[in-house]
Amino acid sequence: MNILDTIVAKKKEEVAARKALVSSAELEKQALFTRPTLSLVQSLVHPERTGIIAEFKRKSPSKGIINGQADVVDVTKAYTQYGASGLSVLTDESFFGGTSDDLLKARVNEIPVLRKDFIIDEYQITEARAIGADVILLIAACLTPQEVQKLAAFAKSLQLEVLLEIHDETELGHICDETDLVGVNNRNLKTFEVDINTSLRLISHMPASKPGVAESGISSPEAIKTLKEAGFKGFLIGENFMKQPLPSVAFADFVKQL
Ligand SMILES: O=P(O)(O)OC[C@@H](O)[C@@H](O)c1c[nH]c2ccccc12
Repeated sequence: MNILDTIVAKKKEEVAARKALVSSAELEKQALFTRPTLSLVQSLVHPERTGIIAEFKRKSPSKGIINGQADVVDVTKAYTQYGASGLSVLTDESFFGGTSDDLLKARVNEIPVLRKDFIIDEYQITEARAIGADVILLIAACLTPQEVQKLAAFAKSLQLEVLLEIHDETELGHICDETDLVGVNNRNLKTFEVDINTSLRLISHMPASKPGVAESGISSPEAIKTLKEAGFKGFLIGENFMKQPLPSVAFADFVKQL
């Protein structure tokens, strides 16, 4: 089994358990459920922002612990202050050490927040809305094109934007009208190797009408320049900042060099 299959199998169990505890109807009653959402599509091209979607990630299957002590509010406030276009917050606990509470805390910031998780069920989208997310991630590698369309349509009905993640040519067929942004994951999920050429290779096949987001393995301002020239509007960066004792300072320094 590859890592994604392992994660999805666990996710199914976790979602079933949470559903038994809290119904969708109860989630819909939570205060944040009806707040107006923010648009990542618009924020990516805001002239005073950098296009960076800065990610809060404590650990990962490929790296183990990345940062065991960073505070989600301190870090995301700094990301926002220094020009991030959006925030990505891991809410998967078992493999990435994230929680829904992390996302709820990141909500103090007035830029779009992406729920970074492995979404396989509408219930998780209702949860995303209830904890204050603006955008959800759908991963082509763990969904059929029909599932993507159905989940994305459901997200749109809750005023959430949808970032569809692909990682090779075979997944281009998962892109549909209901998806707002197309992300290319530069990380090979079998080997964990990262190569930004994956993004550079795929962009010419992606619809120009949907902002492209290059994801993973971005560690230099030069890489952003290259990706921007190729047409990418968004740059999803986690580890490069989170691996530093002070992700906030690392982010501020990085932005100065853009
Ligand atoms: O830490 P990096 O290499 O900058 O990568 C960030 C982000 O792209 C990565 O965390 C990611 C991309 N797609 C995912 C899907 C699930 C969990 C995590 C991810």
